[in-house]
Parts: sequence; C-alpha cells; structure tokens
Amino acid sequence: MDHVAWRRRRSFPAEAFAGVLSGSPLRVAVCVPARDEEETIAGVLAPLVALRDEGLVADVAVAFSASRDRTLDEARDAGARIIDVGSPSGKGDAIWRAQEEMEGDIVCLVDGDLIDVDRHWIEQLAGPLIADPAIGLVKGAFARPLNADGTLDPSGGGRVTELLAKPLLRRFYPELTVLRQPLSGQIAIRRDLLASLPVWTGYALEIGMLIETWRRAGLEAIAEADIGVVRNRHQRLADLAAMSEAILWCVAVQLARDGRLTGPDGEPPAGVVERPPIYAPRP
Ligand SMILES: O=c1ccn([C@@H]2O[C@H](COP(=O)(O)OP(=O)(O)O)[C@@H](O)[C@H]2O)c(=O)[nH]1
Ligand SMILES: O=C(O)[C@@H](COP(=O)(O)O)O[C@H]1O[C@H](CO)[C@@H](O)[C@H](O)[C@H]1O
Repeated sequence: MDHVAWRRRRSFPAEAFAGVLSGSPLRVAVCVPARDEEETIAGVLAPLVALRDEGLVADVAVAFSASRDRTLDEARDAGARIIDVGSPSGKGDAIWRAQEEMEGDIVCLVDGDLIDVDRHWIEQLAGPLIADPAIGLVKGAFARPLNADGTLDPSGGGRVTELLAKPLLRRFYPELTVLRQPLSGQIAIRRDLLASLPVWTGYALEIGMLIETWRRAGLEAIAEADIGVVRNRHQRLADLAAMSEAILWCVAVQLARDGRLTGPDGEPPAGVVERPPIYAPRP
C-alpha cells in the first residue's frame, strides 16, 4: 500500500469512531503499564474504569511493576484490576508478562503517566480494529506539548520521537514514515497479533512492535487514529538517553534482520532483549 492510499484508508481523524464501542462484536480491554506513577495513575484510570462500568470495555487492568511509591494503592482505589508483573525489564517486559492475563479480543495500551486522558481515545484506538479485520495495529496520532520548567512548548514533546525515531525511520524504514507518532504508547492491537509477535523489553517496545507488525503484515495492517493532544509527565533529557539507546539497538537488530544493515556490534543496552512470541513453542 503506497503512502497516498495509506493516508486515505488507514489514517483516521478525530471523532471518526464516535460510539463504536457500544454493541461492538469484539471485546476491548485496556491495559495501563505503571511503575512509580502515584501522581497520575488515578487520573489515567478514572475515565477508563468509567467505560468499563458502562459496559463499553471488558476490562481495565494495570500492568503493575514494583514501585517505590503508592501506585498500587492508587490503582486499586481507582477500581482497576491489577496484573502484578513483579520487577520486569522495563515497560516492554511488563507488557510481555501481562499479556496472558489481559482480557479482550483487542488490547488498548495507555501510559500511566498521562494527564487529561480522554475516554474517547479508546473508541478512536479500537475503532479501526472493530471496523476492519485487515487492520491489526492502531497507533494514536496526537500533538505533544512539552511542559518543562513551567514553560509550555506546544510541540516540544516526543523528543526521542523527533530526534531519533523519525530520522531512523526516514533513513532505514521509509515505509513507516507515514506515522505521526511511531513511538506512541497509546495503541490498540489485536490480542492474537500481540501474542504472535516477539516483544521488545524496556523502551524498545513500541518501535519493535511497529517494525515487527510491518514485517509480518505490511503497512496495510497498521493504522493511526487522531486522539487530539497527549500530555505526559516528561522525563529529564538525561533519562531519555537510555530510551534512545534501547530504540537504536532494536532498530539496528531489525535492520540486520531485513538485510538493511549489518548487525550492531558489542553488547545490547542493559535490559533490552527480545522475548519469544508466547504462542510459539518455546525452544
Ligand atoms: O519498567 C517500567 C517502565 C515504565 N513503565 C510505564 O510505562 C509508561 C511509559 O513509561 P515512561 O513514562 O518512563 O516513558 P515516557 O512516557 O517518558 O516515554 C509509564 O506508565 C510507566 O510507568 C512501566 O510500567 N515499567
Ligand atoms: O516520544 C518520545 O520521545 C518519548 C518521550 O516523550 P517526552 O519527550 O518525554 O514527551 O515517549 C515515547 O516513546 C516511548 C518509548 O517508545 C514510549 O514509551 C512513550 O509512550 C512514547 O510517548
């Protein structure tokens, strides 16, 4: 599918799927990965738990990583189901460990550090999967302001996306440059697709999922849906270096796999390994 066709058939504007959850033939579950998110987790969960209590989603679960704060109490008090994933090797490992306990035909992932989560995100993310069986993965598309040191930059967020991920994709995976937010942690994926994919741990989760889905099912299986504006608690620039290392390593491995670059030398970044698909027989 070329980019013109993709934008016409796989990129969906805001409100495109209003009301789609009501009477959906597919069960939609939401999973929020969370570690040390006591300040934001209750606000993230409130609109999601309301969707569940209205019967519009089947489950709202927190993939809970061992935390140093009150994240667990806050998540329980907010009414979410808890999937305790112990001390995983980062966000991707948390999702890999939690997926067998996730309910639903469709799994939506929403980060636990977000501010102003909108309940309509879930119908936007799940909508393309409910509407079209040819789509397997939906990435949220959104504006990303950066609120750092009290100053608001309306498009300053997504620093690793803009400084690393998009240049890498432009250079080595031009097929995937159509996506506005290739690293978006707000996604929806068919549960059996997720289970058939290798899952990259740490912060390589999203870039790995994107490339692995593209390799298996092509661009036509990937869509994006506008969810407006995403505000998150931003990490310090120094902390994003580790995120960049994880993403770079994963892309280098993928490039070698695709014969687009010889494999990276040396050791992978700490905590970045490739877990096997849970449906494939373990070696
Ligand atoms: O080991 C980890 C690391 C991160 N996260 C969660 O993954 C989401 C995104 O992580 P983070 O905020 O660190 O990344 P950013 O939003 O800055 O990209 C957040 O809900 C984290 O609590 C997690 O569950 N386990
Ligand atoms: O887009 C990005 O640069 C990073 C960091 O965002 P900020 O610079 O803290 O707004 O966040 C994205 O990438 C992470 C790694 O894939 C994901 O875990 C986040 O969900 C995603 O927002």
